[in-house]
Amino acid sequence: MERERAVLSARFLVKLAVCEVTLRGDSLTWSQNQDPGRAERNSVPVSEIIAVEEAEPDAPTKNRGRGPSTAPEVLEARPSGFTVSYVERGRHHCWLTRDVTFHCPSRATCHQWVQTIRELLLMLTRRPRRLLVYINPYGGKQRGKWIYEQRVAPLFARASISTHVIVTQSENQARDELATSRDLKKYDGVVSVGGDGMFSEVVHGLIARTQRDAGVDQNCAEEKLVSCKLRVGIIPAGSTDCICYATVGTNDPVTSALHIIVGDSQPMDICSVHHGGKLLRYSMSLLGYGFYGDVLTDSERKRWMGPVRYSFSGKFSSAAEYLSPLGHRCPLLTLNVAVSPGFQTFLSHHLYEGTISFLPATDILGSPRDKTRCRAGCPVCQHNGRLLSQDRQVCGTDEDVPQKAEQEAEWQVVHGNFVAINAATMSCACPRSPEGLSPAAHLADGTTDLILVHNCSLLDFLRHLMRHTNEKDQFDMSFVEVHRVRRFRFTPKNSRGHQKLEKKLNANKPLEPTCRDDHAYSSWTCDGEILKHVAVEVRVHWGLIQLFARGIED
Ligand SMILES: Nc1ncnc2c1ncn2[C@@H]1O[C@H](COP(=O)(O)OP(=O)(O)OP(=O)(O)O)[C@@H](O)[C@H]1O
Repeated sequence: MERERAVLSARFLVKLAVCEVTLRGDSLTWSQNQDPGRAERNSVPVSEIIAVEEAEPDAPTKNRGRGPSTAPEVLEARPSGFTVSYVERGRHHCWLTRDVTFHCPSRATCHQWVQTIRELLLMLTRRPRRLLVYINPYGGKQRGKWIYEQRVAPLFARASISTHVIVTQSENQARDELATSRDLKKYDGVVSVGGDGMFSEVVHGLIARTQRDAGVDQNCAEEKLVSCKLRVGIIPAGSTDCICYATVGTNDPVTSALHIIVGDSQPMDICSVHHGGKLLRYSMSLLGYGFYGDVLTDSERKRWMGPVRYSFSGKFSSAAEYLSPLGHRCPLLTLNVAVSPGFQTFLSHHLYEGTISFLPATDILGSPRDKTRCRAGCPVCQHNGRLLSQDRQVCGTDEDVPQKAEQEAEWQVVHGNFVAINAATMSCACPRSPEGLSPAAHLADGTTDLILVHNCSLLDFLRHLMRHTNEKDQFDMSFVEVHRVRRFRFTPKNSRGHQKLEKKLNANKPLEPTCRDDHAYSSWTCDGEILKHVAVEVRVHWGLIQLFARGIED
């Protein structure tokens, strides 16, 4: 590839060393020029420059007896300067900001460099200039507002991003405002400050708004949904921040803010969940029936306890979080779970009979038992995404796409007694289960990994759960099957019994144990929310939303 031609080149003082500095269209480089053979060369892509400012002339350094004072001629030689703030990679996928100041005698030269760098930054059209920010003040440890104001807002200000900040007053405020009232045209993105629940709220609002504007009926399971144009940023400030972790590689507000500033884009698949011609919810990470649904139901009964309930009952909005204490080496944590109702759910080991039919994704790269992982610039997502977009071009209308895919792959049907049925649309990795529930799942390949855990002994199920916290293949067990699918449907065994249960669920009553006296039915958990119906129809929508993220960097 031809190297970008130098835009500017000059000598500057960096700290006390004379450096040769070159600005190209795509990079800023500087190196000490005394010994060119051994010179240390620093290079920053222009796309990772956060801001550039003219620097105040340095105040003379006072010698406090620790080393030599700065020579007066050096001070004289650097009356002007400019500071470039840029992204630096830290450990464990964390991004930091780093400043470098360039000094030179000529103020005009500094001014010219600042203007040129700013012009290059303005040419980066993927960068957001105006953001709508929703803060959940009650998420996690109730530090969302503090995290935003202290750690994120100063970075946005430095990057010249203007914001409209709303601290929510009630649940679903963000969802409802986005879906109906707010004028969204003036924004380049929406930022959710909170946990996975808050993010889900924002996404539900955006998807509903986009479909409404496009005249698409969300309640029709056969409709092809229109992708949301506005990107979504996540500033992690909840008790569970699994989506942030799975798309950035860490739960760090500064890292997430920097991904927003540089204008990263990561498409994300979303599942729609329907019942009887009505949309129930969208799922971003995990849909679970059986074990996970039961654990969540336990947790919901303890909602009054606040975040404490997570460690108490072992419920985490990503089920993968739940698994960790089981496999955790810390005896205290194991004890914690051992006495918790979450563990009681595990011990009760219910089986749920039903029929699952699914449409396997046969025409794609990748399978759930691959050793490859979805990472930044993932070739599997790119390849499968290209296939899906070609399909769309070949077909006359969007509605033809699913029909075409369905002609090529046949529906499969499995009837059985299940301990758990899970659909992981992303790996569901989290700090305590770094590989996640489905380690090889992709963020944007248009599929979800359907994991069926059949009847097995309690010990075998424990072995399966433990494998989520280590390197062993959790699917390499005779009672576990896994399929990469585009759609699936679930029907519980006895429709009369399940209608009775759904009546109770729809009455908005908490699930009482009596509802499940015979334990014939569980309930679905959709990214941490309990669904009101047991018979569901699920469909993956490829890249329905775009995040300010780039996937986990290798
Ligand atoms: N002002 C508010 N008051 C009450 N609830 C709110 C408010 N703003 C948002 N919420 C709701 O709070 C729920 C939890 O928020 P969030 O995901 O930020 O935190 P969390 O501690 O990770 O939550 P969860 O309990 O779901 O694990 C979300 O479902 C969101 O809809």
